[in-house]
Amino acid sequence: MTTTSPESPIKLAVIPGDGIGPEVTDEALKVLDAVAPHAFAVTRYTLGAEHYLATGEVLPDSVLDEVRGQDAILLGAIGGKPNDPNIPPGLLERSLLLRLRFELDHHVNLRPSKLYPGVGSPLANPGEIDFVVVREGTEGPYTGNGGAIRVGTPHEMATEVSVNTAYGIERVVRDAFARAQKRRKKLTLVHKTNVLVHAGSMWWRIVNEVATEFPEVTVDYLHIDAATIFMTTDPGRFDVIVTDNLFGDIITDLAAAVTGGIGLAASGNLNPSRSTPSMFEPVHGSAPDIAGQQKADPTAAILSAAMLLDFFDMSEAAERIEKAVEADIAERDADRPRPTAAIGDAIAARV
Ligand SMILES: NC(=O)C1=CN([C@@H]2O[C@H](COP(=O)(O)OP(=O)(O)OC[C@H]3O[C@@H](n4cnc5c(N)ncnc54)[C@H](O)[C@@H]3O)[C@@H](O)[C@H]2O)C=CC1
Ligand SMILES: CC(C)CC(=O)C(=O)O
Ligand SMILES: [Mg+2]
Repeated sequence: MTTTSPESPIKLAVIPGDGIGPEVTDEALKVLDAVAPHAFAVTRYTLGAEHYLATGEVLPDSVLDEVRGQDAILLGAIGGKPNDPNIPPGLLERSLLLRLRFELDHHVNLRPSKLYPGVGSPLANPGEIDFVVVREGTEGPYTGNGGAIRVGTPHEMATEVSVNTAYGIERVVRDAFARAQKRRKKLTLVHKTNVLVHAGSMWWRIVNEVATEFPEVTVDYLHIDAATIFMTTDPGRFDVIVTDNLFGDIITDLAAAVTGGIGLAASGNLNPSRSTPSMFEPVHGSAPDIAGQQKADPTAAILSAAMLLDFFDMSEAAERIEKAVEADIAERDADRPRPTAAIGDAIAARV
């Protein structure tokens, strides 16, 4: 489906994907349409588990090329039912979701975490929580570098090699410092330098090198295991966290949990140079356990749409969404959950 508007609209590829992906994406589009009508020319792409099962296609090169020609991507979630015997493990995650991130050079995976007023946190004394995780998005153990030998024998061996390049680290570290400079001027590197010494030394060295260009930013370091402690005992200590692809994936689910749940956590897979379309998506996955039941919270997808607006310098519209979300959240009653579409309607009405 393509919707055009007379004033050079932003070309938006929408990939609803699997499970709750289409449900939450519909609500994000509803809110975008309310806050910025005619700002987007939407093209929907049917990709994901169902499409693979029906056609055997994951992400044809021709579709990738088309998507590359768009200005931005809004994605729901990718991933089929757990252990579906008809889908090879990781096929959709690797050959669709990660392929988009890698081919489109989404090296800054930006994941903000904020505890909105009135949101229940599982922490007894959460205090004020407002930090962003800058997760490296194109390297680490997610590159598919590895393999298995002697499969099925008692001597089977598997490796997943973490790829870390000075180029890849430096550009994401520089981005994180720039964000810290504009925020509360504190950057925390999260890694595991005590064990992953080769990659860890490079991350630590590059952080310290780039730090000389940002003398106002205080640098902190935490091992990933200790970072999970502080994220639950003292999350207010964080301003900007920079970390690798795997640690960033894990710690942002934890960050979502401490700030009221995965249904509120938004993200942007950014190529700050804008030479390719950046991709905005909730942190969560396809949630097969609640799919098709209108139980999903679309707030994460809606806030991801706000990040998209912000990326295109439509900050006033982005703020209107954030304010509408904040107001909606403040009135939520955990004992009376609303259907996905009703939450989208309420937020769209407020913007
Ligand atoms: N970016 C993406 O497309 C991602 C895809 N996945 C894929 O999604 C599938 C399911 O993965 P899981 O590990 O179960 O993670 P998940 O994030 O889909 O679900 C974890 C738990 O959170 C709940 N949940 C998630 N989103 C929610 C929402 N908006 N509202 C309310 N509850 C919500 C689910 O019901 C489930 O209990 C897998 O195939 C996985 O590979 C996982 C994470 C990210
Ligand atoms: C499914 C993975 C490839 C992605 C993921 O969990 C994430 O980006 O948070
Ligand atoms: Mg994840």
